[in-house]
Amino acid sequence: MALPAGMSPPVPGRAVRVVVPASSANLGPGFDSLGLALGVFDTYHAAVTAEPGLRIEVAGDSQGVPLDERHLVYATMRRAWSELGVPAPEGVRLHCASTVRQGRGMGSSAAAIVAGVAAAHGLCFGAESGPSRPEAQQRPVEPGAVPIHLDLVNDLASRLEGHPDNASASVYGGATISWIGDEPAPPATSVTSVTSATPGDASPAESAGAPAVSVHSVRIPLHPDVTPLVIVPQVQLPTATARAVLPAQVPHGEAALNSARAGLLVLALSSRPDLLLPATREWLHQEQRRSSFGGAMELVDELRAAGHAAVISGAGPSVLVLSADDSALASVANLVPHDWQLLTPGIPEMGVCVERVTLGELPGEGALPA
Ligand SMILES: Nc1ncnc2c1ncn2[C@@H]1O[C@H](COP(=O)(O)OP(=O)(O)O)[C@@H](O)[C@H]1O
Ligand SMILES: N[C@@H](CCOP(=O)(O)O)C(=O)O
Repeated sequence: MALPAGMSPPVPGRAVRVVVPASSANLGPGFDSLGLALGVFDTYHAAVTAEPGLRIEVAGDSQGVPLDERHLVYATMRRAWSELGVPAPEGVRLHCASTVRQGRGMGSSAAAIVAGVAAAHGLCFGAESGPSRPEAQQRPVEPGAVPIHLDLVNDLASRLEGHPDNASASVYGGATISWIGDEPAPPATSVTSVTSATPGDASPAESAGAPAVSVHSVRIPLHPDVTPLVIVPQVQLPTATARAVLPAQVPHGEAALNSARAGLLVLALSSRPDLLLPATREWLHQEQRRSSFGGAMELVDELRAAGHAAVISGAGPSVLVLSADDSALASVANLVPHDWQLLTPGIPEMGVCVERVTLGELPGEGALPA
């Protein structure tokens, strides 16, 4: 791929700060297509250093992830540079402050991949790239914001993750619907063995000179009352494990039932939240994974019987309730099992943000960013 306008190979001295939200995918019937950004964030600092070598620091618990070339964010950065046709810099420093809990169905791997692509692209913009171009960032930009091209980030991150629902919500914020374009798609290769439009704008933004993308996502305008409640268990379920139990085919009649609810859900999210309960029923993945979820499907059943629009969040095992009523929180809280955690994260309006920083602004080893 030719480097898009304004981008140049990363050189020592460039550094960026990347903030990316978590996400809840599927929302019931929108399997692999609907996503909702959650107000829980990972923050990364990435820099190109004159000193060769890779240095990865993790604030807090590294949660068992490898702190070398296999690290999901760094492996993604290398893949993104390769796709852009620029050599990976010899010296890289990466600082990770992650709060998105892993393996819970809150899109931690997608957030890490989005951050990696955004950091790699962000490091291809120097101060000499001039002022930010809002048409590339597709949103109002603050001074210091790096004008990464969100559609390119979304396309590569979605292909690397293997499904676009989480990645698109982490890229654009809000609620998103994604589809695979009819043009020939580049291969969807996973980066590592570690893990297997503008708001309200209904058209994919296409900036002048931007290469074609194969994954397309648009924002769904959200009714202001729609609020996510996320109920998180102690146990993890790797997404790859949950995907492995899905059948290769579904009966035509069930696909038809599901497509009606998926269409209804877009309407319910945007203007008819009173329809969220019927609109979140689905036929493609939750029952098929019931035995993998621990007790999560039983909690979904209980919440739905009490009138709440409850679904499995992503590939589980967390449970998402889409509420449009202030009284729902207390009622849901009463049903939360002992040792599960109830979160009220809100829905961030913005997705991934990349900001230029100086090397001196990088957090010190082991320290949290200011
Ligand atoms: N911030 C991160 N840094 C490095 N690796 C990560 C990070 N977040 C997630 N991962 C990797 O992704 C895995 C979880 O991905 P996955 O099974 O898809 O669950 P989730 O539903 O949280 O996305 C983790 O076990 C880890 O290997
Ligand atoms: N559509 C995917 C969503 C996976 O989400 P995650 O947050 O569990 O990674 C699926 O259902 O497999």
